[in-house]
Amino acid sequence: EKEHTGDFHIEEAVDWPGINIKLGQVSGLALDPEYNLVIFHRGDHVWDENSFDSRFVYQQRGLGPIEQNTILVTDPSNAAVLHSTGKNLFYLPHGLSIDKDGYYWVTDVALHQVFKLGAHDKAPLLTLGMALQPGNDKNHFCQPTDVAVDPITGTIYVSDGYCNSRIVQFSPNGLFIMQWGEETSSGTPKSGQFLIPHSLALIPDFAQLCVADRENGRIQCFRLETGEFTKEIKHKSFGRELFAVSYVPGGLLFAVNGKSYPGDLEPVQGFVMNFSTGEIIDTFVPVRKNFEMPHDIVASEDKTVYVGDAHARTVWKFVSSEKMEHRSV
Ligand SMILES: O=C(N[C@@H](O)C(=O)O)c1ccccc1
Repeated sequence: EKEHTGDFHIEEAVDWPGINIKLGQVSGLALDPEYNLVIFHRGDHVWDENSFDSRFVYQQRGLGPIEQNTILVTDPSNAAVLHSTGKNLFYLPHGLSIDKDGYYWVTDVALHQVFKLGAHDKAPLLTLGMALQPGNDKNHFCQPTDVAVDPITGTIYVSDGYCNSRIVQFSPNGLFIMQWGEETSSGTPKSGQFLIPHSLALIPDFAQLCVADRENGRIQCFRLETGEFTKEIKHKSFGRELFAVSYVPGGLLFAVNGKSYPGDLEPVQGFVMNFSTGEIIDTFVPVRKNFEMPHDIVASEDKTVYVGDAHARTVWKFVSSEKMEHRSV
């Protein structure tokens, strides 16, 4: 039975044609200031069990950087690719976010770096981390997963990462300010502990940063200025893994969980939550094809939601069904 209260429903926009070019593993989605859907994908590169050694050093440098354009700017209404960029820059794309000025902020888990890119630039404007060198000090990341930029202060937050368990805060021009978070010790995960901080959602209305604490199957939120823990959102229906979060001004939080393990009951699905109460308002799955590894989610004020899947290599569009009802004539 779908969990939802009130009359809020999200459904796949089945008339949306989808992206008409061959996508690689889709790792990141974001909306630019014109509400274009921007897609970060891996072209012909894949992240599999041979990609890294036991010390998280990337093993496939011989492939060279991805030759396809890894950043696609698409028209949200008809999925047409308006512009593409980002070739010969990345090895394993991961997170994508777009700041209020329209700059792209991306992470690459093979390079262990974070980049700021102009929408039409070939070379990064700012680079954080040392290429191909995993680490966990002020200028090394270990498979950093996402970036969020405070629209008011320009402060940069990096979720770091698969092989670290911290959030790192930088000044607008990339100087290390502070970090918080620690590895999850055994037993029940404590506040401020992470097991793959995987995706970030900055909540300007409440001056908080929410983190998809992936393998702990939960969302943790913190004060932007201090990193002080404010709350945890966790539901049985999340199952074991919570992959990505996205916030929409006005108070709705969107998320996607991980594929269910054999024998687990919780299906892979999207969630709509009330940020303030943490309650689930609705859940959703695609009609066409199935979620395999929904890897990022982005939502806009009009409750249009996009989900990108790193295994299905697909992007879906979902709309709130009130709109659907107006549509059926
Ligand atoms: O989680 C993994 N990948 C995804 O997050 C991703 O592709 O970003 C992964 C884990 C082990 C081996 C290979 C891939």
